Amino acid sequence: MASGCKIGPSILNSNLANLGAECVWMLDSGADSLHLDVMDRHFVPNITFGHPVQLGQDPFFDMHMMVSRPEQWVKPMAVAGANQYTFHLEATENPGALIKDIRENGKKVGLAIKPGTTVEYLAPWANQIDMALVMTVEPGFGGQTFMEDMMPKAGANMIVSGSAIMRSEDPRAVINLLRNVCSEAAQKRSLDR
Ligand SMILES: O=C(CO)[C@H](O)[C@H](O)COP(=O)(O)O
Repeated sequence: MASGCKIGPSILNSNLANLGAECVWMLDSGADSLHLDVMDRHFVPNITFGHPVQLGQDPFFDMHMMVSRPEQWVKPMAVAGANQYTFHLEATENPGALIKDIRENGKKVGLAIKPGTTVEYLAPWANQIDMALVMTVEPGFGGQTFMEDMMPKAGANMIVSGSAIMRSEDPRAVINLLRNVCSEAAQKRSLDR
């Protein structure tokens, strides 16, 4: 069960002027995928980058779209090389149409909820998505305090973590720790059932 939990470092708090090298560093440290936070100021009080970031074939890039109109970026992100398009349930009135569009562009689908949104809103879409992202901070900035009261929302088999990994002197050790703790918790959950 050791490989049961995947770790996707968020590069939000990395050195964006050296993004390529930072990504390679994370992959060399054992990351399973990379998590890119795309933001606009209509959805969060911050701004990052958009589809001009060219991603290439490898590795697996999950684009976490913290934007107000996620519909408009599906095609540009697909062309840029995104593998998964993760949008916010709070940002769209028609999640079904957006899921369909992402699929038609050949990409995996992630569905994210803010801390204030309960998992019941995710449930109707569970069979149509590849990943549910339950946020444990308010979207907008890396390095915030983890909201422990989010823990009852879901067991996790994939962890997105930014600062703890990127700012560590030993990212591999942090990735291994996260993977092991998460995998052990998943194993315990399955035994408890
Ligand atoms: O979605 C995000 C912020 O909106 C970040 O990806 C997430 O917070 C991870 O970064 P960190 O571990 O530094 O908080």
